[in-house]
Amino acid sequence: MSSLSRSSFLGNSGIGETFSKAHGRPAVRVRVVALGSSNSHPRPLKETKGASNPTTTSASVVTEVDSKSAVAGSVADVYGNDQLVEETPWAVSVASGYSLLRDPHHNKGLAFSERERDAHYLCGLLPPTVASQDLQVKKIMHNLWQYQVPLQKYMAMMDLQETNERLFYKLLIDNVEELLPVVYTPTVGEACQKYGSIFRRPQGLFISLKEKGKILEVLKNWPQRRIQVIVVTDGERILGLGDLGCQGMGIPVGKLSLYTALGGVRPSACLPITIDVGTNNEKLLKDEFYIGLRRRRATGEEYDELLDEFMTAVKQNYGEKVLIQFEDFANHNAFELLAKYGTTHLVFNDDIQGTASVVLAGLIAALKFVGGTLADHKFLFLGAGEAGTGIAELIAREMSKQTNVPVEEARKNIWLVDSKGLIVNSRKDSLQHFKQPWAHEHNPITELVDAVKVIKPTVLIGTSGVGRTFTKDVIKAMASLNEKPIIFALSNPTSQSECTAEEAYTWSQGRAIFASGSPFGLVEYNRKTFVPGQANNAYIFPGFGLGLIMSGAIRVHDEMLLAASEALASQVTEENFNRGLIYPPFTNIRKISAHIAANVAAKAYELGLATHLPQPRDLVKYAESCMYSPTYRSYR
Ligand SMILES: O=C([O-])CC(=O)C(=O)O
Ligand SMILES: [Mg+2]
Repeated sequence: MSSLSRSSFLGNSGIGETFSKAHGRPAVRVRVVALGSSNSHPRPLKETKGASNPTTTSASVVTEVDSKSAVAGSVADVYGNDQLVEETPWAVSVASGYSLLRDPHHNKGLAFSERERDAHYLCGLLPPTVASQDLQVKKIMHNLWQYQVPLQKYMAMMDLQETNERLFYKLLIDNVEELLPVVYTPTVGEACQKYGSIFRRPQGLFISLKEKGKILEVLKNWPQRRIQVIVVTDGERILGLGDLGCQGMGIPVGKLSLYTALGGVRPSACLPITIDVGTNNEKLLKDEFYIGLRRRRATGEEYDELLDEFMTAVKQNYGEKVLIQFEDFANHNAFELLAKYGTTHLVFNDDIQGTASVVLAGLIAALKFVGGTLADHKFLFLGAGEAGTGIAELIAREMSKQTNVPVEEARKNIWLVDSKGLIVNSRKDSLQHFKQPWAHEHNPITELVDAVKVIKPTVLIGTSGVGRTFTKDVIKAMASLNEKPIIFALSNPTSQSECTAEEAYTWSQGRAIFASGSPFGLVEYNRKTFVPGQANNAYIFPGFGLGLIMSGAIRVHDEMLLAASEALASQVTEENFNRGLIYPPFTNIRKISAHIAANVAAKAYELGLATHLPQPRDLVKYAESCMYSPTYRSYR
């Protein structure tokens, strides 16, 4: 067997078709690339058959191996496989032997079979036992339970992602309810706060002001070429924790793990990016372990130019159909970036649009318990930033769609309170533009509790980023006005939640319909068990992104957000409702994501924004067929 053929992994699904078998061994398609070429002008790749190179680490061969490239359905380019040319300036090689065990994309640890160990120079490098992937999952769960501190679990999970990617995803998918709070909110918040200290290996691209003028080259340094989703932050508003600068990287990394685990987008198509323009966090600037630029944030032209170069480079490098998800930007930049690039790029702001979509879905479901239509309800928000105004606008649009009243009219049922009090007409001139549509005629009110008493909302939504602001008085006021007050405390992580689940149920005598952004456990009150909902955009963005990718959408449209909400709400079963749930459990999230993806894709086709033609007949089945599976592949 040629050594190179030993170093290629031919899966048992799809990709085997790309290769032919010769003499009982795989003939490997190999691309030869010249090393040492400059970043900006990689020499062209040449295709050859067979080749030789022993255990490759920095060898000059590129083996064309990709996961699950053949998917059912008639639509081409699901995974961007029609982008043929690899353009990384350096060679990618698939290793065998010692290097194989250190390659997170292909390592299987003890799960390598005897045959694989023999064929891939692994004999002696592993202890004799061969373990199944299921046993590996069981063992790691067992290990994770030994850790008392959530951050230790987080670090163990990150280590696993860095050593055995498929096992990481199998673990996460099989134990999603238990592990979501570890890789995602609330623990990811703490991880970002301490990122400098726990940092071991970079997990995404860092683009700082130092890279100005060469962002395209930086993108080319990333090993994967066929990127489908980028989650990007500038770290200025990490969850409700504020400016964490470069340490915000934990967020894109966490979000993209969910893209794969919850939405089935393959990991190699996901690219986490942090844009470092400095930080105004004095504590970090003084922290000797801080990993970012030690300067105050760039603003104005300097900021805009860097972002513009970034957006242009992304499109140039990855094409029109790469999804760019903006995450945890501060309000002033978030709205502007979305407006500026919404017409030229496939962009989605998770905090404005994803959160809106998940909350609308929860409200649609909650109305089953409370009765009435959206238009019969009155909404009061604490917090008028990205999430608050984003949710408010989507509710107004859905209301307008349902009742045929103009959206301006629908907005009148929705009131917002910010740090200065109720948003009213007399404040209009001093309001940021995204708050202005919510300025209604009313006397000024400064305190939330007074606003509740006067406005008399049926739904109270917290998006302030400030913890414990739904006080006992506020919840009691809601409960005295409504038989079943709807109370959503959406700020993340748990420390910033406007109230706890227990407070919401206790102070409303068990009458609240409650959901929060970060997870809370079951609450016992008056011998009854309450299951708080988790109104987190994690329900939406993975399926939403998959829907965009599988339809080849080139722009995001608000109608797609409504389509995602409706799909999510429709996944709440009668059985869920009987248990008091307004969101389906995360256990079924892949099925839910497939439905969301299908509805979003259907909307993209309907709006003429889809480019993958013809439209598959059964979009749900098609979405499922596109999903990445973390099961190990057999290596011949
Ligand atoms: O990350 C989360 O849990 C939800 C979110 O987008 C945020 O709070 O910014
Ligand atoms: Mg966010």
